Amino acid sequence: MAAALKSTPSFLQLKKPETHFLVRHKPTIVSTRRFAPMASLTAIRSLGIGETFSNLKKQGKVALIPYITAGDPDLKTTAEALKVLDACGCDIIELGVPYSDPLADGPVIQAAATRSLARGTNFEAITSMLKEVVPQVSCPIALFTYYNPILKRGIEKFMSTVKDIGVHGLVVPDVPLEETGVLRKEAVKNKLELVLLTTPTTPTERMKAIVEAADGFVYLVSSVGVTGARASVSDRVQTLLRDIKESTTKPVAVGFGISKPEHVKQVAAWGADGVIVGSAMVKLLGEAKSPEEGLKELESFTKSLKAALP
Ligand SMILES: O=P(O)(O)OC[C@@H](O)[C@@H](O)c1c[nH]c2ccccc12
Repeated sequence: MAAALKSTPSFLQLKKPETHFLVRHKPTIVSTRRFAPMASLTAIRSLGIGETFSNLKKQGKVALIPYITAGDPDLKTTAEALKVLDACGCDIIELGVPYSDPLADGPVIQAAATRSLARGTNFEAITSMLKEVVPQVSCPIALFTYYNPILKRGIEKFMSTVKDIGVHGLVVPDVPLEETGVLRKEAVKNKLELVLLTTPTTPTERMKAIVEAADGFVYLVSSVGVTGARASVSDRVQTLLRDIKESTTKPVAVGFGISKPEHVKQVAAWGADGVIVGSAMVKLLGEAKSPEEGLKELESFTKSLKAALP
């Protein structure tokens, strides 16, 4: 673990903590919910992540952003889970591509990745599932992958695949700001917005550079360390939100540790534009007695979080 930390600057390291989200818009023809009709064509265009946030802001609402691991317990259940989360009113969904060395993840998401990989889940299977499901889901989707799988496929190829399957976002937790230039270039070429991550230990100047470069929204990690449900959300988040919002009007979503309705309520009250919940969702889905059971628990848990948000 320590070796991994030395070689891959990530927000696990106190001095250079950040990660990157690339977001994308996609044309699609499905329900009218959350879509802006295009002037001439019948096709309607789904809202991107940035547009989703501005719509929510106009309504005085806060985005609910779940994370689940693709292929855990299986891809069929993942497809159903995406639809359940969308139907429960989630505003953006983070979908994790399982990886063998998820250094930014805690035990729950690490276990989910191990289970998924053991079942043989791979990028190709995930993209073909998404090709089917994305047109049935009205909220933007962010694909979550470590940097290595992108490099393995080639950044340009990976980006055009992401664009072609209509996925809206990309989470790359182990790429430091300095190495995102090529990702940014490909992002612009594919009409992608770039969302960046900042943490409690990101120095102010660096936070400002991240916020400046970010499109769509800024991901604020609530606490240093790895993902995982916490008993409470650090009240440092309140000052961190204030500091970030002093340097930008861009939306800020908070993640890490958020796992109860009172957490989402608190983070929203502190001024977050979105709340991100991962491990608590992954646990319900991946550790249930059956996929049906997991989907049922996911639905009621998500509804409880949604009800706690303005
Ligand atoms: O699991 P948590 O504590 O609820 O945190 C959200 C997190 O799961 C999700 O955004 C995510 C999953 N894996 C990551 C790795 C790095 C940054 C973020 C993530």
